[in-house]
Amino acid sequence: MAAPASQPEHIAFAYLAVQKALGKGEKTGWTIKAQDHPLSSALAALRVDEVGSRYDRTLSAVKLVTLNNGASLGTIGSLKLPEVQALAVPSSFGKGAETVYDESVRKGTEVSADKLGFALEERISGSFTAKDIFKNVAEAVATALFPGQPVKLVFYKLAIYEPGGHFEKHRDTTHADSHHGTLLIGCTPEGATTPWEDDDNDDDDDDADEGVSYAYEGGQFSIHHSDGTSSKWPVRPDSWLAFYTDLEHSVAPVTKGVRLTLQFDIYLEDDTVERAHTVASVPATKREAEGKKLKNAGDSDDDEDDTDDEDDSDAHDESKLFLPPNGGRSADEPTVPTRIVPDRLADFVPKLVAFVRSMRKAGDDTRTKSGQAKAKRPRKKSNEPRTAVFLLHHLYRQQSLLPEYLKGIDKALYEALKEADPQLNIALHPVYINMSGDEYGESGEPWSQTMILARADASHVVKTIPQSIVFIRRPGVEASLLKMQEGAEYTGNESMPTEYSYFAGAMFLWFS
Ligand SMILES: O=C(O)CCC(=O)C(=O)O
Ligand SMILES: [Fe+2]
Repeated sequence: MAAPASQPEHIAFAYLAVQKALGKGEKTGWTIKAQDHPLSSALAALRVDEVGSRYDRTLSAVKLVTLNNGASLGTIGSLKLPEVQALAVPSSFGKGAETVYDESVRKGTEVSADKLGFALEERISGSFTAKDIFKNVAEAVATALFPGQPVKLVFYKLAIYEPGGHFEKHRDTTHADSHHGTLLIGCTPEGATTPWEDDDNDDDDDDADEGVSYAYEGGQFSIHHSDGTSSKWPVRPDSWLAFYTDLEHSVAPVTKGVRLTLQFDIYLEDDTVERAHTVASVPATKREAEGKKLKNAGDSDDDEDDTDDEDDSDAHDESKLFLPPNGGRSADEPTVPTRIVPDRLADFVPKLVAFVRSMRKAGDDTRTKSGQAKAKRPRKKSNEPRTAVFLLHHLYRQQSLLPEYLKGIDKALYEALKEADPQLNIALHPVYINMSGDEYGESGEPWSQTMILARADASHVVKTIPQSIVFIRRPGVEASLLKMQEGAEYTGNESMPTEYSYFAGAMFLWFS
């Protein structure tokens, strides 16, 4: 199916057009009932961390070089600014189906990965090379955000923000179906002082005081969570910061100096797929520790730390320290959700499975009755719901909506459901939530909605799902989704054509 070529509107409209074209007789969606399902609030309460960050002082020493002649550009902790600036071009971004340049949304320049790279094989300390350091980062990224999944770090660009430079709230453009995260490492220009070098108890605040000349001021990096909260994170040369690509984030205007950031794409794939500019690749690991964690529900929060310790190299002791959310800033800043809530998950999953099973029973009973009555009157199709559905927490490309690419709480939930009952059917499909009738109820909350399969083969797929459905609402996710569907959204460097756009995903559950 072709995207409406020059239309900046959300591509969901393309699907709505297709739905119409398919004819009114074809059912490709479901009405969502206004009232909350009893399991809704427990579902909404399930959260895991969406951002990972860790100190790794060895990063500062990694050397950068130009790719055309291997000339030195200094290190992450001491970058040759004029040489780097000479390679930079203005940064574009995506607006719906278009790639645009607009300084009101994004003002900055960048050096792409085909001009600049790392001296990966060069020794940094002892026998350690940059390659080893990036490998440690990849392992730690897997532990923090993609447990059990293979992780590949691919250098994408170096971004430069000078005074006035900024990037409004956006999600990152994905570059492949397997691309699910972004990793950032800040750079310091040669000779510059950074706020965190100045004070061990630094608060990542950019206020210049005591006459210190910092590399830059302003430029605060924020993550905007789907529940409306946001968290502030330091981007610096002695730590890395990673997050899921569909998480909205922004860079506040730089007020002074130059802010430099290395950006890497995180792919969930191993060495069998080759990619230019790969700096590290680690294979999938067993998820035993994670499984244990779910079973020991509610035991203690220490489980998580144990897992981290196992995964860390002894040579990088300081990398065991997680940066506190908000860079240790004031208590009134909202904090990001903590890693996993195994007790909540372990409590929720059996309830959900029991609910889906109870629907099957009810459906069976009705069918038996109508079967017995068959001789007397025409067989009535059961209207009893058989399938439970809920929206995934994260957004996915249509082709990415596969078990191996699920992220965060979506992945944890999927695996816990699989484990809870192997007989349970689980289907994942991209969907579009369509407002129908009055868009907003009295409370201002959208309530009159239809969920439509956002697939070219929707009318075929819908037949594979037992009718009818019970929609378990996730109000926060729905609200942020509807907001996103209202108009063109901004994405990283490029536009995302129809087939690569972010879509809501829904998980359908039923027993055969
Ligand atoms: O420079 C940063 O800290 C992040 C910039 C960003 O979000 C992007 O370029 O997509
Ligand atoms: Fe970004």
